[in-house]
Amino acid sequence: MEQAWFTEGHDSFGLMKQAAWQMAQHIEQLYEQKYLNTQSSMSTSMYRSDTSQRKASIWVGRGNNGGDGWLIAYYLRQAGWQVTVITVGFETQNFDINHTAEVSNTAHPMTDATKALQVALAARCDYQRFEDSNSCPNDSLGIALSADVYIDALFGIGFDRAPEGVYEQVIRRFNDAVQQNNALAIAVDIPSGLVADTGEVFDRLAIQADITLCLIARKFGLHTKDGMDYSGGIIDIPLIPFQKVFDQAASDKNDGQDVNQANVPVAMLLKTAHRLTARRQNSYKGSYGHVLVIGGNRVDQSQGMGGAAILSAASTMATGAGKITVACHERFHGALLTSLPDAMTLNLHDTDGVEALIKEASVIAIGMGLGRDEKAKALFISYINAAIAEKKPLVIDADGLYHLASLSRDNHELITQLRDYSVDYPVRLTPHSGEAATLLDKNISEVESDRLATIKQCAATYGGDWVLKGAGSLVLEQQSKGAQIYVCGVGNAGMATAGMGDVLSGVIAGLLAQQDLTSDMRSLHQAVMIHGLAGDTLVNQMRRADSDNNALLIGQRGLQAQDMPAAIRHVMQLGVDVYN
Ligand SMILES: NC(=O)C1=CN([C@@H]2O[C@H](COP(=O)(O)OP(=O)(O)OC[C@H]3O[C@@H](n4cnc5c(N)ncnc54)[C@H](O)[C@@H]3O)[C@@H](O)[C@H]2O)[C@@H](O)CC1
Repeated sequence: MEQAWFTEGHDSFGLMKQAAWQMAQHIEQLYEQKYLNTQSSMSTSMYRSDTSQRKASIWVGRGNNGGDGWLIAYYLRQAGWQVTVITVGFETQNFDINHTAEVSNTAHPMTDATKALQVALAARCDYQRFEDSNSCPNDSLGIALSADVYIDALFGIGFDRAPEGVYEQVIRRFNDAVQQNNALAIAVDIPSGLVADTGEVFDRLAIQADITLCLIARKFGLHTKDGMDYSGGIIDIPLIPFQKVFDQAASDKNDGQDVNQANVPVAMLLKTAHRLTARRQNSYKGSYGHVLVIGGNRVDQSQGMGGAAILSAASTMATGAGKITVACHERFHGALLTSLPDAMTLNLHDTDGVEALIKEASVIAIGMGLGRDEKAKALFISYINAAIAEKKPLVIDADGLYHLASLSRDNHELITQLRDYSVDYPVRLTPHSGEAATLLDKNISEVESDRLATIKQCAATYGGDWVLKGAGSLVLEQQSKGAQIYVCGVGNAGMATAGMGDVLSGVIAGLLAQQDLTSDMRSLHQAVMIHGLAGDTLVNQMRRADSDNNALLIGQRGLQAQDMPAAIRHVMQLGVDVYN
């Protein structure tokens, strides 16, 4: 993105200086917040009002991220701080200003990172080579390692492989030093060890940041997979008017491109959901749609999966759908009606009855606890065919996805039919990583190592709109102008429990059924946001400071899918466009 900015004539080293200056300002503020405005007496006792007593330890690598680090050292030193730069991957001659100038003159122009190093050295910033600590039994870095603030400028967005040797050691040492000194850990752009494009961390080895100062634009990897476990709080430093550049990139991308093409790399971060419009006074239950949930089977005398259909149905109702019928195994009708007397019931195996109801319903949600045996597969095929014939919007989850994968392996015609159908009618599919792996005939680690590529491949293979569930769920919506990908910025690890996926499918179906809402309000990304915000409400992670949600507070451990419908209603009552 920034390349377009440089093409307009802007100077890259100027941008690096601007970035470092702004980061130095933030570091000073963060220092005050940690050591002064704190509840902890231990932290307060460490506060040094005299700036010259404040210590920063800045760890730099050889790329531009390291360049940012050198300049931060320069600006903090100008502000009076005691600064030590810890370098990794440098030769001793890299610090000889005459030598670097000579090499630059003869071979290549000087890089921004080298210019930054020279600025810092000329200003007499202290540095120590991390490599030296390994050859010295008494650990010559010991003194330098003691600091109030540790700044990670080892790797930025150029980090792309597992750290080995000295790089592995330096990441461990950084984290240890932060812990030993009860200090503040600040990552420049992205924590080192986290892959910016995928959110992958190799062998759980990455800088554990308290704060990440994110330059120019949010990195996808900060929000998906391991990203949220390492980045801490994120502060944006936009630097350039990238919205203009982004809009241009998006419009280029959307000109009729296939979703599987490489140029759909930009994912929008979802932080807000649209406020739902009020209902018309002159309306009735039929005005808000009729959802048919198909699932909750009992296969081969097993205990069965009635709960999946019940949870999905309860969440559908919580979103405000007008009517709901659940086609599940007859054994579960009693349980269903006890917990959800507002629902109607139907025997899952009564194919005539279910197909007749598909004609009436406005949305079909299928697969939650449907079962994976051949009988369930036959039901799935019949009901999907009926829904396509009746032109009904479809939500496919859980065992439905399993059957789709199996039909795809059989080259069954339903796969092509569904893909063609999804061009004109809503089809929403909601796998977690394991289901996505089955759908694409891959293993889970392949899926997890590139979630963005996975969701694109799912959409290209099967058509329709997709959610790839997990930490930082991804959403792909195929719109008339091309595909839009979102990464969900809400939700929490408490939601990693059985039944949460059933709840999501219910929210998707419930919103889709309500034709009085705008298409944005009925969208898949809106459903994912409501689901995530509801989970955050229950563990008090909702970002809205003035919300009084203590009555709902449960916490991450022990959060159950059955707690969600109340929280969904709560989020929708508040109006979900207020979170930020
Ligand atoms: N492009 C721009 O306009 C700006 C970039 N800035 C900074 O520049 C950074 C990107 O700089 P670079 O592209 O130089 O990338 P990095 O600074 O992340 O470094 C990349 C280098 O590290 C090596 N490397 C990657 N993984 C490794 C591993 N596991 N072990 C050992 N070496 C490894 C690569 O081969 C490459 O030589 C950003 O994150 C940001 O901090 C900022 O200065 C702001 C402006």
